Order: sequence, then structure tokens, then C-alpha cells
Amino acid sequence: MNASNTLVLASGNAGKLREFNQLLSPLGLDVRPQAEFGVHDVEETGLTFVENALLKAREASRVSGLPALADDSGLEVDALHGAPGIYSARYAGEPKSDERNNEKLLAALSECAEGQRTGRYWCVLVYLRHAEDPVPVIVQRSWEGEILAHPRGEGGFGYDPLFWLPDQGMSVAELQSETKNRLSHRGRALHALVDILKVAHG
Ligand SMILES: O=c1nc[nH]c2c1ncn2[C@H]1C[C@H](O)[C@@H](COP(=O)(O)OP(=O)(O)OP(=O)(O)O)O1
Ligand SMILES: [Mg+2]
Repeated sequence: MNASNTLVLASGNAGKLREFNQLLSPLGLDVRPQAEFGVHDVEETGLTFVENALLKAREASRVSGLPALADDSGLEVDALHGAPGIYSARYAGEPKSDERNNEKLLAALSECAEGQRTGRYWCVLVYLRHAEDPVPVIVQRSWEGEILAHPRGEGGFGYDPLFWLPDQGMSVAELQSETKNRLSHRGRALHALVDILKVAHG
């Protein structure tokens, strides 16, 4: 990484920040949320997770002067032709609300039979050494599941109470946070990213 092992996390999402801290602090990395540097949310104008993650990482690195890690993520539902996708955070409009997003998702799938409610979380991570880094490190991972008809569990954030894991027999909001971090789109993407950075930067 860089000499001081300090990086800025280009996110304002408290759930993501908690998960990144759980995953990265054991590695001896000093992970600072972008709010510490007065970085504001950028407009996510990209048409892909990659583009949006790049926009976020670049802005956080520019303002902080530090290497930056950004996460753009979302939920792809097959019966909804991939919606809410890159619009997951603002699915039910602004201001962003997990609760209203979940209600809208349940309504959109109200006619959809069990067995046809398949989907996946996507997480795209972008790491920039500096704001003009021409060689971003990019990793993307998905996590398959099904959309429940009723919320279950209190943990996690976002769509987790509606995201059912057949293998676990639980919603993501019912998992221990360690289990979520081991299995999730974000946790696995982050492990892969860290492996790449270790090879690249020692
Ligand atoms: O593990 C997850 N568990 C539940 N929901 C999740 C997860 N991962 C992404 N999601 C949902 C939340 C939000 O609706 C959208 C991310 O949107 P996204 O723009 O990347 O994040 P955000 O606007 O909340 O914060 P920020 O852009 O500052 O990182 O996908
Ligand atoms: Mg966002």
C-alpha cells in the first residue's frame, strides 16, 4: 500500500463502513472514512458499478490526498430485469432510505412466485493510489440469493432483511457479522483486492 498504510474509504454508508473496518483493521490498515476529510458524496452518474466506484474513489483521493478505496454495490433481481441494480440506493427516490427501498422491492415482486425470486448482490471495489492513478485496481464479486416475501432479521443493512440464502437457511440480516463478511460479495471482493495489493506493493 502506501508508506503509512493509511487509506480513505470513499463511502458515506454506515453499514459499508462498519464492514470495511471489521475486515481491514485486523490487517493493520488505518482506514479513514471520507467524512473525516470533508469529502461530499459525488453524483453517481455512471451506467455501471465500475464507473460509479471510480467517480467516488477519485473524488475521495483528490480531496484527502490519500489512496482511496470505493465500493459501488447493489442488488440485481432477475424477475425485475436486473433492477434495482446500480440504482439500488435510490430505488425509492431521494433521500435514500433502506426502509422505503425494501417496501418498493416487496411491492414490485408481490406477484412473483417463490422460486422465481432469484437475484444477487454485486460489489465492485476500486482502489486508486492517487486521484489521477491511470491503473485502478478493480475487483467485482457477486452473492446469489432469493428475495423474501417478508423481512427477517435485524443485522446488516440495506436489503439484507429481504435477501435469503438457501444454503444458510437464513436471511443475511440473520447472519453473524463475521459470517456475512466471510461469504458476502463485499467480503470476498475485499480479500481478493488485498491479495492483489500485497503482490503489487509488498
Ligand atoms: O451487503 C449489502 N447488504 C445490503 N444491501 C446492500 C449491500 N451491499 C449493497 N447494498 C445495497 C445498499 C444500497 O441500496 C446499494 C448500494 O448503493 P451505493 O451507491 O453503492 O452505496 P451508498 O449510496 O449507500 O453509499 P456510498 O455510495 O457512499 O458508498 O446496494
Ligand atoms: Mg451511493
